[in-house]
Formats: sequence, C-alpha cells, structure tokens
Amino acid sequence: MELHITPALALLREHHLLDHVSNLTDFTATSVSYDSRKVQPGTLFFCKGNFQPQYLASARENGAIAYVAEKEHPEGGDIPAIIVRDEQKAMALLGAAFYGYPQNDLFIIAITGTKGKTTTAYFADHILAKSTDKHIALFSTLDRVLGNQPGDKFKSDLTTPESLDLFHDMRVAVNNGMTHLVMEVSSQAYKKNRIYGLKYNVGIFLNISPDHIGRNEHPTFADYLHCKEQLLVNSEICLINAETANFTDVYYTAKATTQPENIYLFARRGAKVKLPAGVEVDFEYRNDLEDLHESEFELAALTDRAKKLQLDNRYTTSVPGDYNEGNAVAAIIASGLAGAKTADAVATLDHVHIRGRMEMINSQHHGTIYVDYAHNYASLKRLLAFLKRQTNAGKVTVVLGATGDKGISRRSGFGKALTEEQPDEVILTTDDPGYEDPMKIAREIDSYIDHDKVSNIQFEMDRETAIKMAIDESQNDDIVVLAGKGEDPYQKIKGQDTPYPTDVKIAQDYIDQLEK
Ligand SMILES: CC(=O)N[C@H]1[C@@H](OP(=O)(O)OP(=O)(O)OC[C@H]2O[C@@H](n3ccc(=O)[nH]c3=O)[C@H](O)[C@@H]2O)O[C@H](CO)[C@@H](O)[C@@H]1O[C@H](C)C(=O)N[C@@H](C)C(=O)N[C@H](CCC(=O)O)C(=O)O
Ligand SMILES: Nc1ncnc2c1ncn2[C@@H]1O[C@H](COP(=O)(O)OP(=O)(O)OP(=O)(O)O)[C@@H](O)[C@H]1O
Repeated sequence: MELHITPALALLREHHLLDHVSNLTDFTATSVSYDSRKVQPGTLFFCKGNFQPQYLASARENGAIAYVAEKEHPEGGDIPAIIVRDEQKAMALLGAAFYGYPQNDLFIIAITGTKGKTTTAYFADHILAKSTDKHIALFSTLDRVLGNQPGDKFKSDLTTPESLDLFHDMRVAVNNGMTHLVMEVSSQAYKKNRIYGLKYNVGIFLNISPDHIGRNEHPTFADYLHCKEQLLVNSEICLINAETANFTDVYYTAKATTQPENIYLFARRGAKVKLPAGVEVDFEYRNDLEDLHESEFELAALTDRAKKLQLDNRYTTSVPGDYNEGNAVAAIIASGLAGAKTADAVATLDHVHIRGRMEMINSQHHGTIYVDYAHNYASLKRLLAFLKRQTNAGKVTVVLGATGDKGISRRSGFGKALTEEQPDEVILTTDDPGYEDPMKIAREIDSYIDHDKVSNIQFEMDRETAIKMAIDESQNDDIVVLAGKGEDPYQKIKGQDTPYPTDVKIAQDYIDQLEK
C-alpha cells in the first residue's frame, strides 16, 4: 500500500479540504498513522484529536515523511506539512486512498440506531455467513472479524473504528477473500468524521431515543439525530424501521439522497405508524410465539418490490425479547438485499448467541437469570415490559447501576423505566462509576423512582454481592435481570479498567455452587 503526494493533494482539493502545503517535496507514503508510537520510516502522520506537538516531534524521530494537520507546527521541522481545513475528514479520505478503496470490493450493510445495532449485526452476520459460505466480515462493538482464521477475530475498542483502522481492516478483510461486511455505525463516528466519504450498499436505521448526549458526546438530541441520519445519506438502499421516533425527519433525510424506490420500510403488524402520503410499509412482521427462551414471528412482504425478495416466512430467533424480532427482521431484509435467501435466515437465526445480550442462565431452584446490556431508558423499559408479559414468570428482580462521568440522563431514565414497569425488587449497585461515588449514583437513580410503585429497593455497592443477593432471594419461576454491564470483564473505576469476572461468570459460578 502506498500514497503519492500528487493524488493525495488532488483528493483534498476535490473535497475543498486543502488549505496549503509547506516544504512540498515529491514523496510516496508507504504507511499512514495518527499515533507517533506506531510511526515507521515512510509514514504520513496525522495530527488529530487531543494531539500534543511533541507527538509530531517523536513521529519525525521515528521516520515520518510528512504530516497532515490543521495548522503548522514547529515540531514538524522541514518535512512537508499538508495543512487541511478538517483533519478527520482529510484522514478518512486519504486513509481510503492509501488502502486502495477496499470498500469497493465489499457489499456493505451498515447499521445505526440507539439500540439493537450489535444484535442486528450478529443476526445479519449469521445469515450472510451461510449465504456467502463464510465470506463475511463483521465490525461490531463486541468483535471485529476480518476473516476465518483464529487471528482474524479480535475484540473491538470502538463501535466504529477510527478511519485509518477502518480502511486498514477492510483491506485485510478483502485480502482474506471476504466479499461482504456488516458494520455498526455509531453517531460518534459521524460526529468525528471517522467514516467521512464511505458509502454503504444497505443502510439500516433501527430507532432513536435520547442517549449519548452530554460532554464529549452530542451537545443536543438534534445533533445526535443529525449524526445518525448521515448513515442514510450515504446508503444506496435505505432500510428504516417505520416505528422509529422522528420517523418523518428520518425518512425525508433518506429521501434527500435516495430514490424512494430504494427506501424500504418495516413495522410490526398493527403498529401505529404515521407515514407521509404515498409512502407504504414494505414488510410487516407479527409475533407468533414469545417466551423466555425464543421468539417465533412471521414476516410478510406487502409491496411488489418487497415481494421480489421472497422473504415471507416464519422465523425463530434464539435471542428472546420482542424488540429482538425487529432487529432480526432488519437483518433478514438487509441480508435479502445482499442476496441471501429466506432459507439462510431460517437456518441460522435460531442459534445466534450474542455475548451480554439476553444471555440466559438456568437454575433448578433460583429461577432464570438474564444478563443483558440494557443500559438506558429505552432498553430497560423494553426488556422489563417483555419480561412482565411472560405470564408464567414469577417475581422479577433487577440488579443495576448507572455509569459515572457520562450518560447522566440514564439515571432518570432508569428511575422512569423502573417506575413504569414495576419489577418486584430492585437492587441498586455499581456499574462503571468512573470518578463518581457509586452510592451517590445509586441514590440519584432511586430519587427518580416512584416509591409508591416500586417499594422494594436495596442498595449494595459490591456488584458481585448484589448479584448473589438477587439469586439467593429468587426461586423456581422467578427472574433475575442483571442489567447494564453485558459481557464487560471490568469496572471502570477512577480511570482504570478494574478486572471484574463478568456478570455471567459470577451468576453461573454461584448457581453451580448453590446447586452442586
Ligand atoms: C471523543 C472521541 O471520539 N475520542 C476518540 C479519539 O480520541 P482523540 O482523537 O482525542 O485521541 P486521543 O487518544 O486523545 O489522542 C490524541 C492523538 O494523539 C495521538 N498520540 C497519543 C499519544 C502519543 O504518544 N502519541 C500520539 O501520537 C493519538 O494516537 C491520537 O491520534 O480517537 C481515539 C482513537 O484514535 C478514540 O479511542 C477516542 O475514543 C474515546 C476513547 C471514546 O470513548 N469514544 C467514545 C465516545 C465513542 O466514540 N463511542 C462510540 C460509541 C458510542 C455511540 O454509540 O455513539 C464508538 O464508536 O465506539
Ligand atoms: N430494538 C431495540 N429496542 C430497544 N432496546 C433494544 C433493542 N435491541 C436491543 N435492545 C436492548 O439494548 C441492549 C443493547 O443491544 P445492542 O447491543 O444490540 O444495541 P447497540 O445499539 O449495539 O447498543 P450500544 O450502542 O449501547 O452498544 C440489549 O441488551 C437490549 O436490552
């Protein structure tokens, strides 16, 4: 891989990003990096984010051949300085060019939404693994999978990687023979222009509700919505959940750049959807059976173009929860648009397992324990509403805390969801308190709970003890929900990722100990 200065400057000019160049020489970069510690001779270095000038000095020492920045830095010495109007945009464009536009060799399904991205991504990944004979790459919050060898799979640090990492990983996937990619797209990725210029074959918009609003994330809900909608602007085919909040706004954003015949809508049968005149729902689904272990639903095409995909069928998913039916439907349709057949979905959706999403631990005498990543109002509300509908379920106990230093609105959100859904017992505990006092966070959540509706509330700041308390107090048909942490093997405390065994391990070990 390489990038010559002439096409690099032409690309930046074309996008109106080039301000000026100093110390111009003829060079070809043989590496690109935004991290001075990874610079090697021949690297084009990007000064981005919380950049410190000394990083540029050390990049030069390590052999940087030129740098891209929003202003000149004396530490750059006499190497070429490419001064741009937007560093992140420039980095994304030059990154794609350096890695030879790997996106052109992939059918890309991109997924956004406040909730359900990871679940939908795993559903689509399973369907497409079958239909493409495992030529499918996955960029998710949990894992990044670039091929089928053991070394091609690793844990993700970000939901949507930094642009240079994104295009690098796409290139590796293409070189590994992958033909399709399923990727989650976070609103931050648009905010930070990590995916500037990237186009998708199919873009899925699942839902939106207030989240990720605050310091270091989005200043307002409008900004959050705007960032999420950029996914549709960049998609050749748009697939939208007609039940999403802000639907009209979302639909017209899609329509601004996509012909209406390439915008597909789906909704649950009977859902109250408000569509603009002349716009129809293309697919509807209806639940046939839901229980605590799986969901069975029927998908039906309503419009002629939807019928052409031949996806009408009854499907079973192994991840319970009515909201996961919507996620599965999105995955089935998107995969169908990528060439998968209904049989590929039927054969795969009933054995998808996603770490930290409705992970179920069965016990003989202490009910069923669910570990679920529900960590805001929308997800906790949907989860508890689903569990409440299971008529054979006994007492429901919820163990949860809220993160410190960010997502402050989640505290009132939890209080609201608990008040509305009224579990029998709540144990407030610790969940990534950061620099805050977990007891203070717990008291704040408690202050938003209506105690006339939910009266059995306990405080136990040691999460392991809280989980054991919930299990001790449950029996037979009872349900214990361990919410918020999902599969995290750490607690974020005072800037450190403090090792934590995971909710699943604690619960499973304790059940094993109680029932051996
Ligand atoms: C606010 C934000 O987007 N921050 C991201 C950003 O940080 P940054 O650019 O400021 O980088 P930094 O780590 O402070 O360092 C500054 C620069 O100096 C460089 N450096 C640093 C040290 C050194 O010795 N030499 C050197 O060159 C670094 O490589 C970097 O280029 O770029 C980093 C990667 O280069 C990310 O890890 C970091 O994400 C932080 C950790 C983060 O938590 N981001 C969250 C908010 C996020 O993006 N989340 C979304 C999901 C949430 C959603 O759904 O919206 C996600 O996509 O994961
Ligand atoms: N469509 C949905 N609507 C509401 N809640 C959902 C939906 N899908 C999943 N959830 C809930 O949200 C939690 C997180 O799901 P998932 O990881 O699929 O979403 P995500 O969009 O990737 O989340 P995040 O951005 O927080 O990583 C699940 O554990 C579940 O409780």
